[in-house]
Amino acid sequence: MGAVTSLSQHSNASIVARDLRLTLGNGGSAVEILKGVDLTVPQGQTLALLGPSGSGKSSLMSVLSGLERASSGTLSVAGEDFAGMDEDALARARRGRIGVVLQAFHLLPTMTALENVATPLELAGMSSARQRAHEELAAVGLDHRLSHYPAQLSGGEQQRVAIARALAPRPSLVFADEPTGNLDARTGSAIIDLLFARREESGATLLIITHDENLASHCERIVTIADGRIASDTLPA
Ligand SMILES: Nc1ncnc2c1ncn2[C@@H]1O[C@H](COP(=O)(O)OP(=O)(O)OP(=O)(O)O)[C@@H](O)[C@H]1O
Repeated sequence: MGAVTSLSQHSNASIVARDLRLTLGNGGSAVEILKGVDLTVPQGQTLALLGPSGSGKSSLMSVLSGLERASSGTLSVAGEDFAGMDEDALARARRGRIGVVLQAFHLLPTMTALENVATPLELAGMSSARQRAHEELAAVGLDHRLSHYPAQLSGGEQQRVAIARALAPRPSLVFADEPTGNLDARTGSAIIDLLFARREESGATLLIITHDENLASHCERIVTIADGRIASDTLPA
């Protein structure tokens, strides 16, 4: 059976990965980071990715979100054959389908909150980008901070802007890499509630990397990575 046939059998799957491998570096300095990952994620599932430091969680997220190309294996994301694409095609396929929230917010310091959310929408050709950005910022409780620059916002507010930016194109998949890692416990907990509430409204698949068991317990499924492989995969009651 060919890879395309087997991928198409999971028509409601958001992610279908088979024997994914990632090797970085060349020759003697090559390091195998992902060592054969098989993972199927249904559309709309919330999944926590746990595992020790250096086990490959961020690398797996980079491959699944199309930021990095796998060295081998098959990968279908939101119905697109990511493994067969070059980097330009991957960038196009990601646009509008995939939202990413990172630990270090990555807002552009010279743009206001509104511009940080609106600019990617404008670049994608949306005519009502500023209106959509305003709505998304209102949905994360920041309609009174539209013209503030990142440096004028608290860490929790900056992460709210980053969540608004990730969700504004209405992606079918959202990836979050330690989204509360730079926040104090109380702010982090508010951000998690917000992220899950916004995901609930959108029905997007959510894959979240965390060291926080409490955060993981918000998810329907918990996958543990160890040494570049899936070590456990559970659906807690
Ligand atoms: N560009 C690179 N070249 C070589 N090795 C790399 C590269 N990037 C990451 N690695 C290695 O790959 C392994 C997995 O890294 P990764 O960041 O995916 O782990 P992680 O589980 O997300 O860790 P953490 O929880 O500390 O963020 C690590 O051993 C890391 O040193």
